[in-house]
Amino acid sequence: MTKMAVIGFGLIGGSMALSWKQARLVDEVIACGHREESLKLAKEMGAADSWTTSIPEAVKDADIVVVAVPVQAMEKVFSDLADYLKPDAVVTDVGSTRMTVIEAARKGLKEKFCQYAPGHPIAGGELPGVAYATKDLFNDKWVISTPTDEMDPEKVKFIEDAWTKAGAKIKVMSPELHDAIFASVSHLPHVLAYALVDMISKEKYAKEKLGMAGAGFRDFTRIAASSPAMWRDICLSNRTAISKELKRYRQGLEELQEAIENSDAQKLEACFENAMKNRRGLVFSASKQDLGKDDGRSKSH
Ligand SMILES: NC(=O)c1ccc[n+]([C@@H]2O[C@H](COP(=O)([O-])OP(=O)(O)OC[C@H]3O[C@@H](n4cnc5c(N)ncnc54)[C@H](O)[C@@H]3O)[C@@H](O)[C@H]2O)c1
Ligand SMILES: O=C(O)C(=O)C[C@]1(C(=O)O)C=C[C@@H](O)C=C1
Repeated sequence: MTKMAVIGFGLIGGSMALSWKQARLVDEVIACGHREESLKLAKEMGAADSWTTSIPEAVKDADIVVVAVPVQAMEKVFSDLADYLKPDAVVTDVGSTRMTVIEAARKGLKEKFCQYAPGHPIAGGELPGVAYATKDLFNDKWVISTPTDEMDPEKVKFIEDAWTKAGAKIKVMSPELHDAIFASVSHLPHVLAYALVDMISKEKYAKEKLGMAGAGFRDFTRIAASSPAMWRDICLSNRTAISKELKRYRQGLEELQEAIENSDAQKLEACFENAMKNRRGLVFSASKQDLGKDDGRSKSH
């Protein structure tokens, strides 16, 4: 009988419970959070077998503990649960950033840090909450494992193997590389989408503009509907890497603006041509091939 406690039972925690239950990795799930309404919904949906608002209550009999709260809230959660962990339990998380989350686990769990193994699923959605959780969310999606020297390799392997059995693919890399990559292909696009919708929504003809926008605007800004608390935390947590990406993007925008103002057709077309080729080709084949250079321990199943 394997029991999993999920602290922060929203979109990702709920989807993980459904998916790990379906893969028979766990027999029983206890949902823990501070909003009774969503915990009750988790039970109604069958994502959780029971729920509690008490971390000690959730953790005391659990074999696997998943921390699925916004990243800046993680250190307190790790610290609140450390004293109640069973000696052989494994603690993992699903946070969108790695360096500060691993530091949070180290500080919060203290001597129990040896029971921790990290994981970041590259799947989600813009609508938060357990109501949007699905059992197939992680099928054939990457989960990034970022083990460091002080972690127990057995715990790391346990979590990697579990994600694989649940239908995901594991990619191993350093926390630093993870944060640089996802600052570029996840965090930056979210900041851009939020900035664009925020800017337009404050303009004189905002209602007309937003009311008439077509599919292009919708596609570009879908992610601006995402949870503000989650993305505030990601920006604070990975601020150096995100700031670097923003600077590079601004440079690119300035060059494009100059080309537009100077009617430099060649420069515009060269940029668009390169982007088009990459968007049509590389982006979609990347999920089937490789995410990039790492330590070569890529595992696809
Ligand atoms: N949404 C995505 O696309 C996505 C993808 C991969 C990873 N993540 C990461 O997963 C984590 C959860 O994100 P989500 O999308 O499930 O968000 P969510 O808003 O759907 O769920 C978060 C849950 O945590 C609860 N919560 C917040 N603070 C808490 C605290 N201090 N103690 C207990 N419960 C608390 C909330 O009530 C909510 O139920 C975040 O760290 C996020 O960065 C999100
Ligand atoms: O599909 C979405 O809406 C997402 O934003 C998912 C997404 C991403 O950027 O791809 C968001 C944050 C994560 O940490 C992982 C996945």
